[in-house]
Amino acid sequence: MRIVIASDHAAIGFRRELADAVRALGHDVTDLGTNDPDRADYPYFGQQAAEAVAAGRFDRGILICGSGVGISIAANKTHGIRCVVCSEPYSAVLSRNHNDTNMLALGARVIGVELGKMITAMWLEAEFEGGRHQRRVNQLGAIDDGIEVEDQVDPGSRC
Ligand SMILES: O=C(CO)[C@H](O)[C@H](O)[C@H](O)COP(=O)(O)O
Repeated sequence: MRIVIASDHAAIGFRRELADAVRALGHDVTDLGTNDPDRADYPYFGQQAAEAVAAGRFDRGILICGSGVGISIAANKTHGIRCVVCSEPYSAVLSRNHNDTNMLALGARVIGVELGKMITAMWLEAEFEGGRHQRRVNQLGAIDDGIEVEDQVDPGSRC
């Protein structure tokens, strides 16, 4: 897959090591930086990467900041982006299976890079399951479009 990766100053070494690991998995990785160790503002890097994914120039995006939170918030403001921030593989995989996430955010001050590589590899492998989840992802898109989502249930599908 074509992958874009970006971070703020808090994750430069983490990002470079993760980018190499993703390349070793056979993906085509474009690194948007930052490469400046001075403090950088995460909204710029989150927006640059998110807009590139939303425009179709990349299949997926990976973002890293200190906690993963700020840069994921920035990415999720772009139309069509579903970015998950996580610190363990279960949420990362479920975010693909159920939410069709197209961006992953990690916190370099939260997890070690080896765990980051594991989470990323599992997120890249996991497939979207569609079905009832497609309806919900469509509803997320409707929210993006400013449309009010209706409360819906699957009759007879009580769990
Ligand atoms: O956005 C964040 C918090 O949600 C990131 O962790 C940033 O990397 C962090 O805020 C940067 O902090 P710093 O004190 O400027 O290094």
